[in-house]
Amino acid sequence: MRNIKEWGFCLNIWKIRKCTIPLKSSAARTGFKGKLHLSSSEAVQQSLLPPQNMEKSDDRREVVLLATGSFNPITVMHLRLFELARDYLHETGKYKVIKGIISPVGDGYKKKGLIEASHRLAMANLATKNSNWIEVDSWECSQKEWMETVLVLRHHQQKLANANTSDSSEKVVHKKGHKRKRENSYQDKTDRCLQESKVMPQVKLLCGADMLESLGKPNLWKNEDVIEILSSFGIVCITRLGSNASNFIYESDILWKYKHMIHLVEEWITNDISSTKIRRALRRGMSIRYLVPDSVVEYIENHELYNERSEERNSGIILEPLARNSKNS
Ligand SMILES: Nc1ncnc2c1ncn2[C@@H]1O[C@H](COP(=O)(O)OP(=O)(O)OP(=O)(O)O)[C@@H](O)[C@H]1O
Ligand SMILES: NC(=O)c1ccc[n+]([C@@H]2O[C@H](COP(=O)(O)O)[C@@H](O)[C@H]2O)c1
Ligand SMILES: [Zn+2]
Repeated sequence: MRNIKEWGFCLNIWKIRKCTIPLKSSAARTGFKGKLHLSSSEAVQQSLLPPQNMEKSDDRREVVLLATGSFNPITVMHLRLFELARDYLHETGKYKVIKGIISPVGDGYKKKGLIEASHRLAMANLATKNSNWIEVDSWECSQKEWMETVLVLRHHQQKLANANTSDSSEKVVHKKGHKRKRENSYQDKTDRCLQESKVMPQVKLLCGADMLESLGKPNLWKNEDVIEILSSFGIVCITRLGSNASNFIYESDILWKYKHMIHLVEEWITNDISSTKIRRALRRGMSIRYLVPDSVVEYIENHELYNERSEERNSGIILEPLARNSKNS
């Protein structure tokens, strides 16, 4: 049995910690905040744990990693980018990666050899089937026209914001129904504190060093887009053979200014897998096994994708961002 002094002590600790409830449930241990709902009795029980059992609040910023690209086809290296980025961000102690999103570019990008988005999407879905945190999103490639990457980042940031507000309003509706009975209940305080301490997850662009270097190509990216990507979102960039990301950051005035928004991640286990090389191997009838997931190999075989004809798709057509930006400049 606890005496009255112990009760007071625990409640004071609760106040000092700015309402961060020291939850012992598995949701709390994993840092999950989204749809957490404690019963009043559970909340009371948790608050009565002895001080030595109180866990430190998790104040790491939640991050969603968004990788855009052709994924023509997806390779194991695309999946590795996510693992490398997550390990790196977690090691800083400042971030908690809650989700990875693969967003294949739409057909309107008009890159040479780009096969239909429906196939690229299907292969990405197969490749991520075994991941419990990387998902594929079809929003970008289901748009009629190619869209700037900054718009894709904005879309996903907005989606998170909407999810956040609908979470809170669900709770308000739930609370309204019981307003009189529970207005000052322990549960209400718990809910409010959890909501207040919640900071919106941050979407960050995940890319390889070659994509970072592409930011400097004339007419490919608009300056204002690059500035918004860096200042509002940030980039996690994985080193890639043939690219020198740190030198590129040094040589670019914009990237240098925002270098604090760029996380450069070294891939020590280097390999040179690229979709171009996968397509080349397929055209030559060579094996691509272990370079892409087995399910993707099977999909490519079943649908007879990637041959000389498919490599000629969009041949002679200007890449959409180049066409768009040179028209406007
Ligand atoms: N081996 C790799 N190392 C680092 N980044 C990579 C690697 N392969 C792909 N990426 C990154 O993945 C993202 C999507 O790339 P993309 O779909 O163009 O693949 P790719 O292998 O570069 O294909 P392609 O050869 O057709 O250009 C880009 O940010 C790209 O830099
Ligand atoms: N201005 C821009 O927003 C811009 C320009 C060029 C490429 N991109 C994007 O970068 C990615 C590049 O993919 P690839 O490396 O497969 O060509 C694509 O998702 C494409 O949409 C964006
Ligand atoms: Zn590429």
